[in-house]
Amino acid sequence: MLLHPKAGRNAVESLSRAAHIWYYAASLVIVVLVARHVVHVVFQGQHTRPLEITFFAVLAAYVHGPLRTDHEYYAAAARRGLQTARALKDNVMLQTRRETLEYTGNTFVHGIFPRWMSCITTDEPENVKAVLSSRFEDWALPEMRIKSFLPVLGKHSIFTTNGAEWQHSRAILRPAFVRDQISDLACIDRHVNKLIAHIRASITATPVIDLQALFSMMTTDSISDFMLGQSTDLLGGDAPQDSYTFGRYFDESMQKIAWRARLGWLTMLRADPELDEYSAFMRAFVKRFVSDVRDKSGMKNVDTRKYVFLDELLKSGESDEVICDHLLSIFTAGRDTQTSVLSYLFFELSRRPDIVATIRAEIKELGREDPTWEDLRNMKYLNWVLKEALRLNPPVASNQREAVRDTVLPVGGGADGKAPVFVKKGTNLRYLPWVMHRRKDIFGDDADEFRPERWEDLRVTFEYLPFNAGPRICIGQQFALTQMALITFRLLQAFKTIERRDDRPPIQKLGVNLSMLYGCLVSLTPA
Ligand code: HEM
Repeated sequence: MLLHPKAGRNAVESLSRAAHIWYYAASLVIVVLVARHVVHVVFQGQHTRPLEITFFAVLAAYVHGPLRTDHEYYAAAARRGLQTARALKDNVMLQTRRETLEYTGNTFVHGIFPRWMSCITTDEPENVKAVLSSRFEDWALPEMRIKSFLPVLGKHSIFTTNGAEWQHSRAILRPAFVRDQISDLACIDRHVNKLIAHIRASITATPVIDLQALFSMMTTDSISDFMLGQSTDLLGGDAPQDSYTFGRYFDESMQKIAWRARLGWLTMLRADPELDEYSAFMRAFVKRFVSDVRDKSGMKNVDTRKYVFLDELLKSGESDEVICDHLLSIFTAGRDTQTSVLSYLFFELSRRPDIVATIRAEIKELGREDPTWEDLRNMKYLNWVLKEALRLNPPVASNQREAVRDTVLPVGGGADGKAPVFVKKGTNLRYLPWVMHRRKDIFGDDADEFRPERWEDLRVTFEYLPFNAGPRICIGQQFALTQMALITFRLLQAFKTIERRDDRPPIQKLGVNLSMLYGCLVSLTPA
């Protein structure tokens, strides 16, 4: 494989002899514990002692060899594992990856534990283009990522399938997004108005509000309304307990999924009954709506004229189980992504009164209280602001694919890092929109600054990928952009200032989507 000369420079570093012995002993203990667990799971507690002993003996013999001869590699892997865990704990993972890429060049190849697996990390637009578009057929969602989402989204989800099954899911979902433009403005408007009423009502008693928490409630309400025809109505204040439980279980599940995705095959060693309980609840919650809509006579208080995603979905003729997989997937795709962008955007606005004033001037200039879909699309400055928020904090900050056949990346190899890189089937590739969007050689020396004006003459293709690209590009891109534009419009119509009320440094937490670790604490002044 052709490598950039600096690639893997710090991959194997010498360790003291004592560290090797400790590492070796610890590895053996882990192997024995893992093997015990596997035997227990496979034989479900049956009387298995002779079998267990044979299994341990074979496994120990198998693992002992590579560990002894390769202990430097495994010790370095363990050390890097600890560094990664620390970076995750301190929420500096993205920054760490950025520094690594700046040091190694824009593409580097490294081994991942166990040794026979290798991984490529890149923030190179040319390479990302090959993976997502020009050589799309050579890449798929990694098996481990699919496994981590499976308990919540099911096996028919657009996020847990590849190849023909994925094409089928996409073909079912796509038509449901065609006529979103008109009716969805009315849907999101209902919920943003509830948000504004909620803030106004609570503003005297609680002047400091966490916008992130409120955006999360609002997106739960608006997506359930759009999808199911009935809102969870968390912002309405008197939602049934089930709605709150659904929202809470959803949050918890996303956190668990993020951990499962990180731990990879290790997650298979431990069952997670809590996650199973959350999934069962969420599935039952959504299924009730499916049954209701199948039997229209059972529906109460439903405006039959409005567009409901589930109605469209049912036209596919799929079973309830498949429909539930799709609904939970759209929930996953649409809720936390928009919450993430809006929370970060309003955090920026809370320290940039100049930007608030410019958007408010643009709203005034429009001269209309109720913007149309076209109005929103044509508001130049408002759209720059959204693009800039998506550049600096794309909710899907890091993403992965796996090579399903031997293939080639256009750049990253050779002495100057410009030669192609051969990629063996099974190689994992991590690409980092968050890092790519902050490359100074692409976006300029002020790449880390929030400067909407840069979009005046910035033309981007694969350097800017908040919604991904190629055949798996986000289906909800236009839907999300319109909704976020309307939410920002309405909030800045209703409130004239936004002030930051938190002295702690803003920290982005890396989960399935980025979120703000301490929320978005602000105070708002009504207009
Ligand atoms: C700011 C908001 C959003 C962002 C930044 C975003 C970003 C993304 C990204 C990066 C992907 C690619 C994931 C991958 O292939 O690994 C994706 C896929 C997808 N998104 Fe979005 N998304 C947003 C909102 C939405 C909304 C509101 C919906 C629907 C209501 C939606 C539906 C989907 C679907 C169905 C896919 C799967 C596409 C496929 O695999 O073929 N997204 N999105």
